[in-house]
Amino acid sequence: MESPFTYILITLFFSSILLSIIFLMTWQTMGKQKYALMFSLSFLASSVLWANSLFKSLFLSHNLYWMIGCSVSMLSVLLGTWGHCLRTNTKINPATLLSLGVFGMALTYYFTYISPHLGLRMSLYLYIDVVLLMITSVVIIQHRIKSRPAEIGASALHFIFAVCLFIAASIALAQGKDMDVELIKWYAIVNFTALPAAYVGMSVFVIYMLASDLAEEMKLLAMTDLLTNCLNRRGFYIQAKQTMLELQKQQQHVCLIYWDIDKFKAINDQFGHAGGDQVLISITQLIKLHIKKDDLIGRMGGEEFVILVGRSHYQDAINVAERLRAIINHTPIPFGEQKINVTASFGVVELNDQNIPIEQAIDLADTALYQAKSSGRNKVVFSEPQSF
Ligand SMILES: Nc1nc2c(ncn2[C@@H]2O[C@H](COP(=O)(O)OP(=O)(O)OP(=O)(O)O)[C@@H](O)[C@H]2O)c(=O)[nH]1
Repeated sequence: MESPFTYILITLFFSSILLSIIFLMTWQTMGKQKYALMFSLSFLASSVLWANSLFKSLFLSHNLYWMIGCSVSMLSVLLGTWGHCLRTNTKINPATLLSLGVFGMALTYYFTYISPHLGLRMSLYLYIDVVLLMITSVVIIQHRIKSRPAEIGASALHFIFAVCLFIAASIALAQGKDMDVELIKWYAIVNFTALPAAYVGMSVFVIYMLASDLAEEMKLLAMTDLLTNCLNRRGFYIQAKQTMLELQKQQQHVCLIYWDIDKFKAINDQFGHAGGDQVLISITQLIKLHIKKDDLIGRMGGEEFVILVGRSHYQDAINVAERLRAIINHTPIPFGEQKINVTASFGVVELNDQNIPIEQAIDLADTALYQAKSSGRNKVVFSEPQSF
């Protein structure tokens, strides 16, 4: 009958192999994102770690077994940290991570071969793993202002895993130079109870986090117009409701601008559909350069667009449309060797103190736009207050 620890090691070995395969498949399905590959390699390194412990008795030299175990343990944590930095675009020099690993190995080598000290040999590399796991926990939670539940869980589990490792390392260190049977017993208990649970929990949360990344990407895709990269009609309605409330709460002056490229059919007829598409792309890029990052721009269909702006001063808010009209009027769009002159008409509704839903605001701005069109185009028309 094998020891229960052997069965735990076998379970951990197969779990790590499975996790490595899952992340490899994720890497394939998520457009070969480098971080998913890092996670796959990290779990592969873990499986080598568990296999190393399983076949411990086959090693002629215990020190060699120990050095291999420490290297793959640190490699696994290093790859995980690196992966999380890549996912969150956290600037970290891979050389810094690598030197931490080399430093840990050098210390372990020193206290294994040169000046044997059991406590230091067993604990120092684990303390470095703890530092790396803590860094990862912070990297995950700092990624965005409002973390998603999966990120909070993944960050918390990295922290818990780090705490478990810290406890194991401290028990190991407390032994001092030579083995203490009582402490080794406690070390094994932490190693084979709390650590596997935290390890599996951490892995599951990382999978959940990547699944939520994918769901978020799909949601964004369903709300985006692929030609111009603006929000589509559905996306604009969803986002605008939220943004309008936030801007009004901040006592900003909010304007809704409905605009439409003039005689777009004629542009298509003269320059072809590709020329028309180029105008749509270039005009929206131009507009984005001249509005604030937090202003919302959506494509309502064809050559019709809508912008929600919030400004601290009333005059600034209502000036936005006139400024954009003039910019479009004075910026010919390059198309191959040619230049396409474009104008646009604008309808504006000022939303302050008017508790009207976004759908109604769009209708009002559309009516003002219609007036701009019928009174000669290349104009801005404001919706009359009495129309509310
Ligand atoms: N190139 C291109 N054309 C599009 C796209 N979507 C709609 N259109 C064309 O846009 C044109 C819109 O024409 P109209 O609604 O008559 O408007 P207009 O010619 O701009 O005239 P006014 O709005 O009255 O100034 C149609 O010919 C559509 O085929 C698109 O994604 N790409």
